[in-house]
Amino acid sequence: MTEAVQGGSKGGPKRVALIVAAGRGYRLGGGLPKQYLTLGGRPILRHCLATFAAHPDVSAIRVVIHPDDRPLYEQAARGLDLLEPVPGGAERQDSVRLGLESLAELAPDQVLIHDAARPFVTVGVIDRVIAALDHHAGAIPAVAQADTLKRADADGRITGTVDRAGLWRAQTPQGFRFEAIRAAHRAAAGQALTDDAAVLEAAGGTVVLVPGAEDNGKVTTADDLRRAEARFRGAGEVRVGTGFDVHAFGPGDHVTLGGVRIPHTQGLSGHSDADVGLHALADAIYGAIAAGDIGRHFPPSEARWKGAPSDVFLRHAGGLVEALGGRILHLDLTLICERPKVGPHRAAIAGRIAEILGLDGGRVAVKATTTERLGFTGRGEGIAAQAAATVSLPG
Ligand SMILES: Nc1ccn([C@@H]2O[C@H](COP(=O)(O)OP(=O)(O)OP(=O)(O)O)[C@@H](O)[C@H]2O)c(=O)n1
Ligand SMILES: C[C@](O)(CO)[C@H](O)COP(=O)(O)O
Repeated sequence: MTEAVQGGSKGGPKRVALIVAAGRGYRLGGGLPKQYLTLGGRPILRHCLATFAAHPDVSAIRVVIHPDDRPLYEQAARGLDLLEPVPGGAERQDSVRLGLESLAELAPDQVLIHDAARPFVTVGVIDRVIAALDHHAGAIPAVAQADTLKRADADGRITGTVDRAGLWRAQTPQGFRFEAIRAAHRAAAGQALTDDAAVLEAAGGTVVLVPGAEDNGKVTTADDLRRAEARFRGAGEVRVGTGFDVHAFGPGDHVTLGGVRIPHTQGLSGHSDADVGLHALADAIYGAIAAGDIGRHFPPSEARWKGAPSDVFLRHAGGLVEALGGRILHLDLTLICERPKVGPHRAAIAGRIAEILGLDGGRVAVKATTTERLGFTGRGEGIAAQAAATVSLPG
C-alpha cells in the first residue's frame, strides 16, 4: 500500500487502524510473545489484522511491533496490504504514542487503536465504534461488569464490596478523532494510563461507550489462551462453494490466467484484467461463505475497477474468510479453452494463487481441458473457468 491514505470504500473520513503488538506477554509466559502464538492455525496477530483488512471503512492499517519481532511480524502479515510497521516503546502507552506520531504524515481523520492480543474483534464491534465517531471525539467498546466486585488486602481478606453499578470493562478498538488523541497522548507521556480513553479523558475530552462483545476479550494469561483455543476446537463446519466465469477473446497479445501473464495472439476482454480463473475462484470462495459474488463487491459500474488486477478480488474473498475466523482448505480450478495451452503454465498459476492467498502450494489444484472444439470455447471465442473452494469455519 502506498503511504497515502484514501477514505473508506464509501468515501468519508480517512480512518486508519493502529494495531499495538510490541508487548512481551510476560503474564502469559513462555518464549514467544503472545501475539505470535498460533491460534486456529494462524498467529494471534493475524486474526485481528484479517478483520480490519476486510473492513470496507478502514483505509489503512499500521502495526506497532517490537524491533526483535520483525521476522515474526512478516510471517503474520504475509499477503496483507499494510503500512510499514513501526517500532513500539516500553509500555503500551508508549507504543500507541509512537504509532500515532508515525501516522501524522498520512493525516488521517480518525484512528482505531486495537490490541493485537484481542483476536476475536468483529466487524460489528468496529462498526459501532466508527458510528459513534460521527458525534464524539472518542468511543470505545465495553461490556457491563456482571460479577460482584470485592476489594481485598494482600492476604486475600475482603475489605469491601465495590458498587458495580455503572462499571464497564473497556475493550478495543478504541476510536478517536486523530488530532485529538495524538495531542492527548503527547500531553500524557509519563502518566501511566492503561487505555487510550483514559488518555483523552485526562486531556478533558469526552469518550463514549458502545456495546462491546464478551468474545472480544484480551489474551492476557494462560487461561485466556486456553479459552481462545477452545473456540477453535468447537464444532466447526466445512463448506464448499463453486464459481464459474467466462470472458470473450478480444484484441491483444496476452491473456492473464490465474494471475499469470501468458502470451497469446488475442487478449481477453472485460472490465478488469479479465482473469477468468481468479474470478471463478473468488466467486467459489464467496459462495462458500454465502457472501454474494464478485459483482457485488466490485461492481463493473465503478470506474476504479477498470483494468484492475484480479488478485485484488481474490485477496478480498480470502480476507472475508479470515475475518470470519475461517480457513481455505482447498481450491480446485479448471480452465476451459482450446488455446492458449495451459499445461506449461499450470505450476506457475497454482503457485501464484497460493501466493495471493498465503496458502501452502498443496492446497491449490489447477487443471485445464478443451471442449473438443465444441461450443464457444471450442470455436475459440473465449475462455471459461470453473472452481470449487473448500473452507472451514469455526463453530
Ligand atoms: N510495550 C508494549 C506493551 C503492550 N503492547 C501491546 O498492547 C496490547 C495489550 O497489552 P497487554 O495485554 O498488556 O500485552 P503485553 O504487554 O504483551 O502483556 P504483559 O503485560 O503480560 O507483558 C498487546 O497487543 C501488546 O502487544 C505494546 O504494543 N507495547
Ligand atoms: C487497552 C486495554 O485493552 C483496555 O482493556 C487494556 O487496558 C490494555 O491491556 P493492559 O493489560 O491494561 O496493559
